[in-house]
Amino acid sequence: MPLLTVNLHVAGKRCLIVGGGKIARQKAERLMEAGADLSVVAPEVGSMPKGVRIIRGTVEPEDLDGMYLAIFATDDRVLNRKLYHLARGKGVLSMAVDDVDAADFFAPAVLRRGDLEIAVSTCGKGPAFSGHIRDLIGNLIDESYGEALEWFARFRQTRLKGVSMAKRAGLFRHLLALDYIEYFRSGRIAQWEARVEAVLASRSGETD
Ligand SMILES: C[C@@]1(CC(=O)O)c2cc3[nH]c(cc4nc(cc5[nH]c(cc(n2)[C@H]1CCC(=O)O)[C@@](C)(CC(=O)O)[C@@H]5CCC(=O)O)C(CC(=O)O)=C4CCC(=O)O)c(CCC(=O)O)c3CC(=O)O
Ligand SMILES: NC(=O)C1=CN([C@@H]2O[C@H](COP(=O)(O)OP(=O)(O)OC[C@H]3O[C@@H](n4cnc5c(N)ncnc54)[C@H](O)[C@@H]3O)[C@@H](O)[C@H]2O)C=CC1
Repeated sequence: MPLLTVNLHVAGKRCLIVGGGKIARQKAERLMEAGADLSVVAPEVGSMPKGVRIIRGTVEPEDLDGMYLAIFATDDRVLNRKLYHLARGKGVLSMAVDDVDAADFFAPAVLRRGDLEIAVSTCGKGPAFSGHIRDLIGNLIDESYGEALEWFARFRQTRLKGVSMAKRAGLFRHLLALDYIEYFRSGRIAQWEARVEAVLASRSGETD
């Protein structure tokens, strides 16, 4: 069955990882990048990103209280599954890293170009395949796309403020069909802006 694809805001929200090994660290890195208020509980905790609250000891059911999200990354499959069901009962969004049937969500493979985020999932069927597809897309979508996004976002906020949605949509379709990325790749932003001005002038008589 297809999954609902969303991008979660976790900044400042209490999150928990149970387990302190390699996989726990990988998951912790992603949560910290997104600004989570993260605690990690395990008897042995390896290196963790800066800012993680480390609780040394075995997990207790109360550790889940008040959590927004929890990830169970111990090397004990039975425990991870048990924690998932416990967390569900407490209404905590959660996942066992070793059991696709004990998860409210899966982590996709992610490609970032500034605020451009491309997430790849296989609905749990092939995590390494997700990474492979992310790398293929990465060869096509270089850093210039992140810069282009910043430009378009600024343009939208400044020049298109107050312009109707229908008009904005039409204009974006027009601009995005141009070879805009070549301007960003070669740093010819002034030339790109001149071209946009010409497009705006040519469309200025249009009504909604
Ligand atoms: C369901 C899911 C839950 C979750 O973790 O979110 C899950 C589950 C499991 N992964 C396992 C193994 C591996 N996982 C990776 C890598 C990644 N795993 C990621 C996500 C996910 N993994 C979610 C589904 C994502 C989707 O829908 O595609 C990625 C995309 C993102 C990330 O981790 O952030 C990241 C790659 C990104 C990158 O390259 O950057 C590798 C490859 C490697 O390490 O190089 C291997 C070894 C090869 C193999 O087994 O395929 C096992 C078996 C464990 C065992 O047997 O012991 C399970 C459990 C099971 O399948 O039952
Ligand atoms: N989802 C994914 O992307 C992947 C998942 N895995 C799975 O992830 C699991 C963890 O792998 P690693 O991090 O490499 O294992 P690891 O052996 O490095 O770490 C296990 C951690 O669990 C902790 N732990 C054990 N019992 C605990 C308890 N009662 N309470 C709290 N913490 C406890 C240990 O102290 C240790 O820190 C494995 O079972 C593996 O199957 C493996 C690869 C990828």
